[in-house]
Amino acid sequence: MTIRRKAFIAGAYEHPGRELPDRSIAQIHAEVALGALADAGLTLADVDGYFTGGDAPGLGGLAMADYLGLAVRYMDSSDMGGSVYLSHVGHAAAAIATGKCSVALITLGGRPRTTALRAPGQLMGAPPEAAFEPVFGMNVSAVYALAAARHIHEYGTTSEQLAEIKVAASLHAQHNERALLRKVVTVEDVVNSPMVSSPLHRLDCCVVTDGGGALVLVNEDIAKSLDRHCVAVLGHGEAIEHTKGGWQDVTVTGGVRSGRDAFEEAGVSRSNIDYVGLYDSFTITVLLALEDLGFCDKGEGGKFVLGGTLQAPFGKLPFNTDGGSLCNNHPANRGGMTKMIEAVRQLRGEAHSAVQVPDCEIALAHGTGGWLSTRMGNATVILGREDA
Ligand SMILES: CC(=O)SCCNC(=O)CCNC(=O)[C@H](O)C(C)(C)COP(=O)(O)OP(=O)(O)OC[C@H]1O[C@@H](n2cnc3c(N)ncnc32)[C@H](O)[C@@H]1OP(=O)(O)O
Repeated sequence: MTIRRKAFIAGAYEHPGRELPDRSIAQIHAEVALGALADAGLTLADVDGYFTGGDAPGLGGLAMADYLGLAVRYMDSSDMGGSVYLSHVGHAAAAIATGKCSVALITLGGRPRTTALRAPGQLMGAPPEAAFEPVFGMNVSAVYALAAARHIHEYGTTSEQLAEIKVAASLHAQHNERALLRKVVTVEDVVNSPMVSSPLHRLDCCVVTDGGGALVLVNEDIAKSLDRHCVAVLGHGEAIEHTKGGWQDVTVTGGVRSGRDAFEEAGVSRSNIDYVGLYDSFTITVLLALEDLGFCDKGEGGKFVLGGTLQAPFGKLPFNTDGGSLCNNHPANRGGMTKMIEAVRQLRGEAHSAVQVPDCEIALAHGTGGWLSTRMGNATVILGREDA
């Protein structure tokens, strides 16, 4: 059983706000739901499957289904942090492929920027180990700093190489009028910015924003009936890994497994990928993903990103053309959603003209999720352009 070309993304919508002090989280979910459904040419009444992550208020999916007035026959409110909205695309496609639903709505909404959840280390709900690790300074940036430090030690990666990733994101963000940070930065800007958690500087980090996004997936018959350019889901993989209580190599992520499974299901190779949306909580997150997804060998990421590799439109592997979470937005700390939305724009030819990848036919979106390790929850989705 495969989900390859069984489900199609018909609607995608990104909330335009970056600071939303006057909205409730439920309102943000509702606004993006209506936006994505309008994009698809559908309504709430058409939805029979609903997916949302741990950012939804109250009883999560149940509360939001009630708030939105949905009557669905399939629901999933599992959470995988930064990778959840990629895993939900895979889950929704599987539900559609098996006939459990025909129109799946996926919503994300949150307000970490205008709430007390702004400080690093307070970005998500307290995990079981909170009493033992974050209180000693082991917050999210410190975890990724461990991975960066190990990568530097093991492979000779430099801060300047990591900075190239932020530079590429900022070159893209300058064209996005909604991006929180639109200033183009240099390698020197990044390495001279204040240290947050050595070796990660402020400019190695993602932004913290309010906002949200939504996707609508449909089955093939509905996709054909819609007056909208749909995008096919070709493959999906996810990897949840146990990390505690033993030695682990923090430079290796679950992307090794999730990527392998997604490529296998999609039946495409790395050289077929025209665009990548990579979860970018920190510059090191992107570098590890590039290696673990197989775009370069382990340890070679620092060299791989040199020379404008990630820069759209003509780099070897253009990434995060909306500016990503490093510059644009990171709503509810679950940046996988925006990686999907920009990948859909690229495949529809609807990205900003300055960063639209020519003849973009196959895109990959990848999420890294987790609190205290880069290995915990990873999800990869491969999408293909459908010629309408
Ligand atoms: C699974 C996962 O990986 S979850 C990911 C979790 N996400 C995170 O951990 C978020 C990481 N980011 C952060 O914690 C914060 O954005 C920080 C620490 C980098 C910066 O926070 P602060 O130091 O409080 O910055 P503050 O908001 O006060 O802004 C100070 C300046 O830095 C700038 N700035 C803030 N964040 C960033 C950033 N990420 N990149 C570049 N500039 C930034 C601001 O624009 C501001 O500039 P100005 O003085 O010219 O106006």
